[in-house]
Amino acid sequence: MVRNYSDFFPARPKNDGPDKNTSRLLSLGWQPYFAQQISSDELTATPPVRVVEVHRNAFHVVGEGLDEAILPVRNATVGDWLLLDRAHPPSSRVLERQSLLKRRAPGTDRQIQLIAANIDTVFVVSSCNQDFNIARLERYIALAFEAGIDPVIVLTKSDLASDPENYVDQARTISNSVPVVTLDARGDEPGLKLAAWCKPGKTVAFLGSSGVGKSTLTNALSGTEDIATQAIREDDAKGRHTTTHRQLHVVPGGCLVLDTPGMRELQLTDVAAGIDDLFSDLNELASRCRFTDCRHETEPGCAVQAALADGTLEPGRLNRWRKLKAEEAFNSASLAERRSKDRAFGKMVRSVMKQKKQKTWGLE
Ligand SMILES: Nc1nc2c(ncn2[C@@H]2O[C@H](COP(=O)(O)OP(=O)(O)OP(=O)(O)O)[C@@H](O)[C@H]2O)c(=O)[nH]1
Ligand SMILES: [Zn+2]
Repeated sequence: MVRNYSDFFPARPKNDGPDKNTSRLLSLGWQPYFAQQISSDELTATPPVRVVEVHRNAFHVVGEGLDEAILPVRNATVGDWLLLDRAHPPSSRVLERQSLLKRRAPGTDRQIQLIAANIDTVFVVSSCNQDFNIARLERYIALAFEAGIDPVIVLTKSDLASDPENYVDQARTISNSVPVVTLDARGDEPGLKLAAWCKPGKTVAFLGSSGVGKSTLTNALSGTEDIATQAIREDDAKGRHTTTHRQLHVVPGGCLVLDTPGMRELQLTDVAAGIDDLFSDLNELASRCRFTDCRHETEPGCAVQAALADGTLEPGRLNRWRKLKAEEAFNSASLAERRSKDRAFGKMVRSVMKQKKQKTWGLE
């Protein structure tokens, strides 16, 4: 199970000097935020390692002088920093995260799954063509805000659009705090235009629909042809071959690119806070309505309708806000319902057990 992954880590310099213990960690994304959570004794007893791949039966972790497969740690995900408990790896402590992306699982039980931790910047990718969709971009941005990650909008295929600036202008209306970059994903542009966020030790990820150029961008940043599509053949527990992708690529001399299948299936989950950040202007307007439960339809004294009327609020934006809020309410409600069902089921089990016990003890 243990493999040599050294080919996708930067070669260690020959004389790596006094800070060699931290240089490897820094290149893996170690930051003061993590360092301040542990004492120097802990640092020696339980060395920090980063989860670079998650498989059903194993985590691939890398740290200073460490590169191995361990048994999975509960409630940890790719990108997490662990304090490795060598005697019993599953008990390794998960360091507090700087950011966390999660999603609601498809299917009926709709559990929350952890997608990735400790991403610094997420590039929300769309192309300058029919894929371009403001509402979809907004969803991804809200998701990033909710996860605690800085989003950047990247508009690809500028070379194919007759008027890429038109797309940039539209994307800029989403939020003042989200930078917008347009580029041709093939060639040198990604390295140059995304350099501000792709610094050594920074972890970045790409979000966006199929075909917009995420793999092309990943390859461009990695400076190789096929890092994003390289697959590892691996035996699963039953001896079958499964193909998995490397999930956290350490770009030589550069950033870390996180590419997990889960990122490609993200949907909106529990993003109330992110929606509020993104639509803070609308929340501000709504707070000025005469009625606190204003539905912003025909109520007198509605500040939202007033803004629509005087042209300071664009109707499309109001509609998207309504849609996101409705979706979020639906998602949260189904989670709340599930929780209350779980509680009711637990109660029922307990009462049956109690009856059984009473019967066994002849109390009935
Ligand atoms: N002309 C042009 N083609 C591009 C650009 N970006 C990507 N492409 C092409 O678009 C196609 C899809 O790009 P990918 O990088 O595979 O897209 P993806 O987002 O990774 O798609 P999935 O893997 O399905 O999620 C490829 O043929 C790329 O060469 C661009 O900026 N300009
Ligand atoms: Zn109103």
